[in-house]
Amino acid sequence: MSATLLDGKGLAARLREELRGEVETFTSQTGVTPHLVVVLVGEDPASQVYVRNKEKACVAAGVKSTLYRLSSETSQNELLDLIAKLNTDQDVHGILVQLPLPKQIEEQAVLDSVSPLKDVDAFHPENVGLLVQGRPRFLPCTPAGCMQLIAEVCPNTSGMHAVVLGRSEIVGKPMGLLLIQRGADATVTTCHSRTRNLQEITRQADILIAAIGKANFVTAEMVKPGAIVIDVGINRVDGKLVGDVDFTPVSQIASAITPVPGGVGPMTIANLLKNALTAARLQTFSK
Ligand SMILES: NC(=O)C1=CN([C@@H]2O[C@H](COP(=O)(O)OP(=O)(O)OC[C@H]3O[C@@H](n4cnc5c(N)ncnc54)[C@H](OP(=O)(O)O)[C@@H]3O)[C@@H](O)[C@H]2O)C=CC1
Ligand SMILES: Nc1nc(=O)c2c([nH]1)NC[C@@H]1CN(c3ccc(C(=O)N[C@@H](CCC(=O)O)C(=O)O)cc3)C=[N+]21
Ligand SMILES: [Mg+2]
Repeated sequence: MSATLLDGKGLAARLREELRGEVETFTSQTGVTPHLVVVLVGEDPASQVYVRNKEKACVAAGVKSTLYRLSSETSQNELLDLIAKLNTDQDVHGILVQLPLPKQIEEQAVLDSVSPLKDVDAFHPENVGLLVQGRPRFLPCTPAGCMQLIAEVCPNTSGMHAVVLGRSEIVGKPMGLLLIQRGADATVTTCHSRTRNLQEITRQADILIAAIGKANFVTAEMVKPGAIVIDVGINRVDGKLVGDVDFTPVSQIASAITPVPGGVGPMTIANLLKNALTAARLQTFSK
């Protein structure tokens, strides 16, 4: 078997185009241009890529974007002060603090400090809570992108067994939540570094989502024939970008698979823009 390639780059471009129209309508009706602020502390290379792609996408969609580039020496209080200022700035609708943060900064304290109405990553406990309860304010960007990619080949996931590799707050956990939502109705198994007999579990997956951060971790033996394989991983090997899935052999077994690059990454950005518009709407229509 040879898998269908799930073209995230193409799908994301269509979503961004759709969004461009929505932003245009919103701006012409309200006079408000959605404004996303990204805060990058230090020089994490993966974040650099993300920030670059995001800026281009914002401009094309009619979303204003501002980047605050802070030195890796920035203190937690300096960062909290900046966020406090952005929280009350009427001209700013969305705030994204790039992760990871340098060691001297406590990530949770910073994420908790972002106004929940401006929290385009959906990291704030209030937004996580709303998602857990099935009434999300913002959809988590990367997991939402994975759902959209799955829908391309599998519009009905009811009763399917989805196995998520990884339990991070940014990908693994919210991914499981979206998959078990009413409407998606998958049966979810979440795996992590302490999971026993991993291969036995992954081989049961109708949908396998890899979000581990280890190049080529998912091998063909771990995949059930015909499975849908979503590769969230972004790893650099010899200067080249690769996912968590050993792409060539797995693509011979899966029914559908996302490439890296060109799969989940562009979808994350499209959903971020969507959340920036949602944030602008929330702040414009609640005043
Ligand atoms: N394409 C995109 O848009 C995005 C891509 N990414 C990429 O996705 C990957 C994952 O990111 P993120 O979730 O932030 O990573 P984290 O490092 O926060 O989480 C990795 C998860 O994988 C688990 N894990 C590690 N080793 C194993 C193993 N041998 N077997 C089973 N589980 C294991 C960890 O388990 P434990 O909890 O026990 O430590 C952890 O839950 C990275 O490559 C990242 O760059 C991230 C965000 C967006
Ligand atoms: N607060 C926060 N929110 C995030 O969503 C977040 C973060 N921090 N920290 C870093 C990770 C990683 N991430 C990526 C998103 C898109 C691409 C992306 O656009 N990838 C493209 C292009 C890659 C390239 O050209 O090099 C692709 O896969 O095709 C990559 C990585 C978001 N993250
Ligand atoms: Mg830290």
